[in-house]
Amino acid sequence: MKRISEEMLKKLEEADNELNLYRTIFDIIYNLIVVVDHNGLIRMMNQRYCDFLKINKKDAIGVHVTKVIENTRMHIVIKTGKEEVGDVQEIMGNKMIADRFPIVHDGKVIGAVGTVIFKDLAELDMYVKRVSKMEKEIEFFKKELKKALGADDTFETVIGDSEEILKAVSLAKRVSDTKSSVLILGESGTGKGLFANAIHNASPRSDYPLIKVNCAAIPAELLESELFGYESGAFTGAQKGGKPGKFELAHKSTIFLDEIGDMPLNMQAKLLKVIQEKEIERIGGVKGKDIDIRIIAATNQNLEEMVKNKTFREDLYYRLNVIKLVVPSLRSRKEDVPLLVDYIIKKLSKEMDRFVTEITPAAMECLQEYDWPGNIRELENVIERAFNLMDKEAKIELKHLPPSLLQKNRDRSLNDNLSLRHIIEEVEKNAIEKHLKETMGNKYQTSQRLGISRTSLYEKINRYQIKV
Ligand SMILES: Nc1ncnc2c1ncn2[C@@H]1O[C@H](COP(=O)(O)OP(=O)(O)OP(=O)(O)O)[C@@H](O)[C@H]1O
Repeated sequence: MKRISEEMLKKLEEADNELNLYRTIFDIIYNLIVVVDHNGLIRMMNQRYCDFLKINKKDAIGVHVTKVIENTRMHIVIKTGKEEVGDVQEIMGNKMIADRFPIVHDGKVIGAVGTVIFKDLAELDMYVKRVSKMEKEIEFFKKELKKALGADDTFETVIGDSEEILKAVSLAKRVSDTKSSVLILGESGTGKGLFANAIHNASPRSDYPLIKVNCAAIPAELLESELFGYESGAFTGAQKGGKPGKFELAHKSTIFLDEIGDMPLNMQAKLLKVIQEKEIERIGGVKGKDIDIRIIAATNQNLEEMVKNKTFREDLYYRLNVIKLVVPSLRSRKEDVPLLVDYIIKKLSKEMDRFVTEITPAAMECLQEYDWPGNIRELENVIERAFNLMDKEAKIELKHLPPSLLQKNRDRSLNDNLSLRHIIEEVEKNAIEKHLKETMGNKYQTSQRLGISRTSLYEKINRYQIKV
């Protein structure tokens, strides 16, 4: 008895598998297929047909075929019992080729099956083109979204050709392919986030989005639910249906833990557990979930010092510090300032729809002399500020730079002949422009006001390419 029921069970299972296989074939086959019973009610319709008619399968099943498909003759085939092959049928403005076959059982027509294909390849081609256009559009929007989120950074967007930055880029490129944790160290605004994005985008995980967590920006009491997520009803106010945490969202991708030095000690212990066990458990959850993540952490704090002071766990430090990437300060690679300035000017011109092309030698020199405690972020801010102060000029001049920056450079510049010459030239140019404007372009009055001869004024207007 037991053996018989086991055999039956096995047969049932086989039949079930076979049925599932047919269902799958039915849905993936290119033709549009419909099956009706002897009353003309739809019994089956494959997914492609539903998609083509833009209807839900459940709304079609059980409905008379004439109410769902235009110009159908399926109900007629049931009556005549005669197959119709190669009939032209118009559906939703498309000329289609329809084949209809009666289903005969024990000499009786019990239903019919119909298939439909596009009449000519040109029409099919049109659909393929339409779909591929839509795919391209989706791709475009995906890219734009990445750009808007600042997630499209690659190693090409890391500007600079100083030895320090090239060394950092070369190490970062080498480790992109691996799954090893990376600890990015560097002062604020040096580009740690940029490097994290570039590493992720060059890695085999780049099909999935980089998941960012700023450990300093999230209050300590919320960090756990942000990282681990929670189950429904885990605590008062928990979202119905629960919420996945950043670790879960980063499955198969990379998680970027920015400002890791600000992670509270209790969370450090939990992070360590995730790294060791490769498993996470939502708050209020009962069982763990395997996760496959790569960790990139960054900080501008001295973690070694924090380990000594016991404010950062030593074991976690070693787990994160598999590859240490130090991003150099701008101060240590001032030779990169002109390249960066040029890059930022172009970027901002595009973003702000402005026509700024250059910077005067004196202003550039001033930027190169400065120490940049806020690094590239500060440089970006200084240039953006200049853009906002500029009238119609196409060049950034000394007068567009913040007074604090000019002040800091003044003493140093006085000892430097080249700088002094540039500064004098720029002051001269500004003064000429100002007086020309005030005298409405009158050169005689301008030369009088400035106490120079008219010949000298003309010579200077030419030299500084002042538009009169
Ligand atoms: N080498 C570089 N080339 C071009 N742009 C850069 C470079 N480095 C940094 N930037 C730009 O400077 C800004 C600051 O960079 P980012 O946010 O990556 O710095 P950070 O070190 O992560 O700062 P923080 O420590 O404050 O989080 C960003 O707009 C970034 O695109």
